[in-house]
Amino acid sequence: MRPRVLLLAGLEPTGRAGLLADVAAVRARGGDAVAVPTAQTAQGTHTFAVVPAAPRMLTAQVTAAREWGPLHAVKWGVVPGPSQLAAAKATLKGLDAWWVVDPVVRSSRGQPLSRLSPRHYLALAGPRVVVTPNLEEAGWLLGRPAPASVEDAQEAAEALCQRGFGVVLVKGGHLPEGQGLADVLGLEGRTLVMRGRRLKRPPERRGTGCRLASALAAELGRGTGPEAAVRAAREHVTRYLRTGRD
Ligand SMILES: Cc1ncc(COP(=O)(O)O)c(N)n1
Repeated sequence: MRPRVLLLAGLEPTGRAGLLADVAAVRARGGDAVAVPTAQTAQGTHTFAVVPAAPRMLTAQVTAAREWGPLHAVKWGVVPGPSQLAAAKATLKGLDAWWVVDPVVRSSRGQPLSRLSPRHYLALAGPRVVVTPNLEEAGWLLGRPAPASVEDAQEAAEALCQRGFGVVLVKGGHLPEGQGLADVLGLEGRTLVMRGRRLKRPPERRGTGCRLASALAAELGRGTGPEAAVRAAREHVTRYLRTGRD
């Protein structure tokens, strides 16, 4: 089965991160991508700009895509503000599909990409909603300091499950040296520590969070169970970090 995945994300024209990275990951996983830009961005070494999409256009693009066929999964990347969030949510009402929510509010260089608050993200929770925060985002969502150990990350995953997310993946790529590298998966009332090896990455290999969430959405859309889908998505990102290709 070829999953058709809706990507709601910011357009970063070089494709290092954002919507074009999402499209590459979905296609590499054998899916069809429906790419709806929630914002235009420019992210250079000295240049930075974000212009949110017109909510009416977002509604029209998602509606038009649904007229052509079913959506099997939705990946939420950058949502610049409440009006884009409301437009997308209203248009997806009644859709029976997995959602993967990547709560990215800042670029890895620290630039602001969204005005959403934790409460906006927590309102997206549901049994078929996966949230994929990194450590900083997990702390931000819960209103507490960022997890600094694997145990803290497990607690954060449990707390986010309790807030109603069916699946939580806390990405531990920035755990302190000595903690090793581990992602924590929370689902069905338990947490699973998924160890990994720290890979050196050239600075242009960005958008790992985008790729992880998109590959995960493609797998879930195909009908892969959450745990196997997370494993496949992690392998996708490891391969991307090694090779620079999806
Ligand atoms: C449009 C957009 N979406 C997501 C990211 C996060 O990616 P990264 O963490 O690599 O900066 C980004 N920089 N820009």
